[in-house]
Amino acid sequence: MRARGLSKRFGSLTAVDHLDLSVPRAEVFGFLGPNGCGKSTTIRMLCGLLLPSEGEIEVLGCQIPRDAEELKRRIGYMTQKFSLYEDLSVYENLEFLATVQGLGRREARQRIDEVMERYWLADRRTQMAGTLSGGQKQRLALAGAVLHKPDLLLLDEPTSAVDPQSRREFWDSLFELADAGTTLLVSTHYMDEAERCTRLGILDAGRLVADGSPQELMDALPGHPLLIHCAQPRQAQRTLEGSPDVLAMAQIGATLRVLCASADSRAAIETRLREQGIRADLQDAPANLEDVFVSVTRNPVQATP
Ligand SMILES: Nc1ncnc2c1ncn2[C@@H]1O[C@H](COP(=O)(O)OP(=O)(O)OP(=O)(O)O)[C@@H](O)[C@H]1O
Repeated sequence: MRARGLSKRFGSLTAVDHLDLSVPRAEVFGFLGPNGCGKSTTIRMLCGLLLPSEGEIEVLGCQIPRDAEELKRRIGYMTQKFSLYEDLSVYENLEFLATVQGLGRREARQRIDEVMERYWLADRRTQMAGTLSGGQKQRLALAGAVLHKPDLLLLDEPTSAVDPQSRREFWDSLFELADAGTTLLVSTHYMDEAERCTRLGILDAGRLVADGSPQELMDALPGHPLLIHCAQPRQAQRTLEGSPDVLAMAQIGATLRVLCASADSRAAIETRLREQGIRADLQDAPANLEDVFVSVTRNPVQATP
């Protein structure tokens, strides 16, 4: 999947701004970014569902939008919102999707049985989709998206209403598909999910601000994470607010996690806290993806590491 100079404008709003993206086959590519940064809009353009204002897209050898109809038969698309029929049963929903995908009757029956078995839906066959739990609905949506064995699966925040255990099971299913050669592009707000991707793209205000494997992005983190253990983390946070040595802060329980601007910032922070009478224990911490996210999305002109 390749996009060059991809832009989408809605009136005066530029939702996607000259995006270059390239995703090789069988990759699990994670798409991250703050709310409204243009992830869904990009995914919809890559699927051929939305016309770009500018730019070129090639997906599975198809030129988009020219070959959008051909592409639709080879991809699966799953949105964050449950988009199946609530008043049809599990089986009926899959039967309907099989018809839409153009599967013959015998093949449809066989594939429906296969996906119901694989996604633990066989005992829910006659249950109305609207009465399924959040996790079961997502499994049904995934089953429907892969009925026709697509080469590429695009998933837009597929686990937004799913508990942690079900999210793990869902991701196991995604890796199973990747092992079988399916390329996956998944947008998510969960850092534990982002960590599982083979590669990540982080969008901010419609622009790609970081692109690489989770480890590469953490290695290229411009700041230095620091843990501050003290009796008054809120007071410590107020003391450090606005300091040029601090890129970002977050209280985690009784600890303050600070993303420092440079390796030299630690001494300045220590001094500042001491001057305010705050006794604190400072400890360097390994970078995580949340640090990467916070540091690259706070400044839209940040260069790709
Ligand atoms: N059809 C539309 N008409 C006008 N504006 C739109 C349309 N679709 C999206 N937008 C705007 O484009 C911007 C990007 O939206 P998009 O849904 O792509 O963001 P997102 O990164 O997927 O957000 P989230 O993480 O909240 O799902 C937003 O400001 C949104 O309001």
